[in-house]
Amino acid sequence: RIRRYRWEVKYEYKSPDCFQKMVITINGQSPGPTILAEEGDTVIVELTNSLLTENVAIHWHGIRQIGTPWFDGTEGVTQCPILPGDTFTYEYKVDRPGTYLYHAHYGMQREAGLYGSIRVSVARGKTEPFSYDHDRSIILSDWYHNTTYEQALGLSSIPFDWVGEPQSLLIQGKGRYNCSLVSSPYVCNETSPQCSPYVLTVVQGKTYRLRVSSLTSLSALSFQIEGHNMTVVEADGHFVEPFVIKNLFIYSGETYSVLVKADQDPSRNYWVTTSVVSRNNTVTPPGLAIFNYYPNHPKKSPPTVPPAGPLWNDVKPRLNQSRAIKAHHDYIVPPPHTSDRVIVFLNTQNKINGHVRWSVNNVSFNFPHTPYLIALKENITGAFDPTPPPNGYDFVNYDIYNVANNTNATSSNSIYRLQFNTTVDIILQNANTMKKNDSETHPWHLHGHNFWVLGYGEGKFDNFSDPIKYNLIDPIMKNTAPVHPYGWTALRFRSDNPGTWAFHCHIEAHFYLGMGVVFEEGVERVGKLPSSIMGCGKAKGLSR
Ligand SMILES: O=C1O[C@H]([C@@H](O)CO)C(O)=C1O
Repeated sequence: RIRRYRWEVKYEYKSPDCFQKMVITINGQSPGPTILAEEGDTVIVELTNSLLTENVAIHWHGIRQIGTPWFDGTEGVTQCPILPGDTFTYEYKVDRPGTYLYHAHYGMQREAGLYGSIRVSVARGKTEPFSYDHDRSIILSDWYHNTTYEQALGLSSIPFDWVGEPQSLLIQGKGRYNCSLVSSPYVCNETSPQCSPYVLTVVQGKTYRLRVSSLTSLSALSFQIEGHNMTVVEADGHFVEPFVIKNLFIYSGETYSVLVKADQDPSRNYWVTTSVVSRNNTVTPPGLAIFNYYPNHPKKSPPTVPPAGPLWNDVKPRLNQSRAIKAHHDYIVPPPHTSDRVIVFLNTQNKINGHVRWSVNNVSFNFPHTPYLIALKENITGAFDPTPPPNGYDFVNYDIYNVANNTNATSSNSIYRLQFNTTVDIILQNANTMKKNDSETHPWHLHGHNFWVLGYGEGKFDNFSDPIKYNLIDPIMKNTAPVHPYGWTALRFRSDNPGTWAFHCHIEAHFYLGMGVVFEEGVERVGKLPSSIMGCGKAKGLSR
């Protein structure tokens, strides 16, 4: 079946946390409309760019785009940007059931609220390995009061002007800022209905599937429902061997389904809270929503103080949760037992000509002006640097626990060209930033594929002793996985989807500062490119 959507993207003043800011909406909403489809359906989105002076592109996060790599929505990689006034039609198949996302993939536009959920139900006649009475989608995000332009300009400037910690956390687009901190000319109104808390109404005895996802710009989060356990059943569109948690750690770009039974005292409401972990954030208050037992009033505050989240700097429980996520025993897709190529990605913060940047293997990613997919498929030479980027780093001499002796890096728009239909291992290696005793969490997202998560480790990955410990029995498949502070993460995937695919840190500012790479595989097998993706750089003459 075909699911057709017509979207108008534009700026509007909105107050999702009571503070008025320029928000990018879809048909007047942020989060935008939820895409509802069934496994095997074709989704068509006709997007009209009504931003006054700004381009746009939308990525369908978690959808592999098999046969349609040109509709992945990654500006600079798979398409030219959509110009103001233009209507661009995305058309792709949703071939797997699960919880996915969509969001802007141009500059730092996601920060302005341009995102939403994609919910793909199982094909009729098929079942899921769990049951529930109701199904709800909740996007978690962090929220800044300045604009995407102010942020991007600050990050590109000398001196470096870091985006800092967010002003608030939003649960399904709703948060609360303390308006007494605001002076004119800014508008902040704590009685605005736009910032009334999100309410999840439940009926005693029923089980709820909550599709919880994160599209934070920066923050790693913990999510919890006061007094209620959660059972994790899905991660990034893959069924999980169920396990019970009190709080869910979730990184930007991840999606989970948890089952929650409304089994507590129904005479009151409970807090739903989300709070920042992994950064020493003393300024952003927790995000609050209400778990409302029918028939209590949905706006009635719970009688308790909202429970505090976990300690921000305790890595252990986060590592434990990452390791606990395994494929459901009836849905194991066994990974190949060996790989054809291993690429190690050292994650570092660097300086380039006085600018703060992020790099992998000391190379900071720069976008070319002509999208890779078009340059490669149409044999346009000179569109990007053809030298292959480095396959690893100086394992013997690099000290991941300290600030590098030489923090300088280089920048490049070169890409990793993978042999088609091979097995590729990626080792994400974390390290110290340019600050003493500081290593951050980076959620890495791969376009066009799901990867097997073979393992998470502490310290420096060792090519001799660590691969023996890989989980080759029941690893979960995901599209986004964290590398924990001073740790490593081992991923495996098949280069079986012809196209050009970004792989990057999902922290908006980090990718903007170069923390990403692009893979090419089987580009010679890509079908005829639609002319709608052309019209920029050296692709211009080709839009016929
Ligand atoms: O990219 C970043 O820059 C800052 C800080 O390291 C320098 O101000 C920070 O916390 C980041 O994640």
